[in-house]
Amino acid sequence: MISRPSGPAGRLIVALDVPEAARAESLAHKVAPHAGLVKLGLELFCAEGPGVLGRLARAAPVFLDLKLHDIPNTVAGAVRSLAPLGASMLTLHAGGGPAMIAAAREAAEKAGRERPLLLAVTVLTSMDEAALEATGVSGGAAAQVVRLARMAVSAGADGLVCSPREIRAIRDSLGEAPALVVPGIRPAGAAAGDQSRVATPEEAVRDGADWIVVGRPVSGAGNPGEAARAITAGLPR
Ligand SMILES: O=c1ccn([C@@H]2O[C@H](COP(=O)(O)O)[C@@H](O)[C@H]2O)c(=O)[nH]1
Repeated sequence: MISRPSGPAGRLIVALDVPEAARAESLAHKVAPHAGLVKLGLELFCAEGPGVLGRLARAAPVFLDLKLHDIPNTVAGAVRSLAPLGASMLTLHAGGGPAMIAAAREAAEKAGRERPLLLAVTVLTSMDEAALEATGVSGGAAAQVVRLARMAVSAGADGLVCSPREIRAIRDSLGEAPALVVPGIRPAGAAAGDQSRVATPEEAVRDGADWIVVGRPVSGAGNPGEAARAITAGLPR
């Protein structure tokens, strides 16, 4: 399994949220010297299919962010089908519950090759308190994130996806063991867009993120390679 970075180099994951493989590949090669991984998400995977993963992997290790969420048998089958692609990280929704997470872990272990880090997505970084309440969750994002994090790790997740606002609460509750992958990152002055629970790259790493995920502030920059370089250069040791 991919190991956690011990310093700034490799902490940045760049999200390649574009609809064409050629554009994603070009972006991946530009940012690779300054990033630990590139992230393949739903937009590109749905547009281009599984074959795009191998093309991106020529530039950098790939984080496959499909956020699996279904009954345990179906998620286990998806993990078996995805295993040969060789992703270094794979996401599933913590909200699928402990049996779903345990089934995914068992399927990943039986897949017979180096398995991806299994990351449970807690509460999407786009959700504010009102959106959470609309889904029936009261008591605030932090409490819900910590509740899901504890359950997911004890069911077999290797790590968690959370917003930068909950890193400290997770570390206080679960210590250093789970890998923390943190989107909702905005360099100072960058537009938040649809993200709600955000912080800067420096704040997230200082609070205990292992990896930070940045998409539009890099992919939409005039010079994505330079944008990625500047983020990594500004991270604390
Ligand atoms: O809670 C989550 C889980 C995943 N993401 C993904 O991260 C990137 C963020 O992109 P930006 O352009 O930097 O907002 C994107 O691919 C999401 O699917 C997340 O934002 N929040």
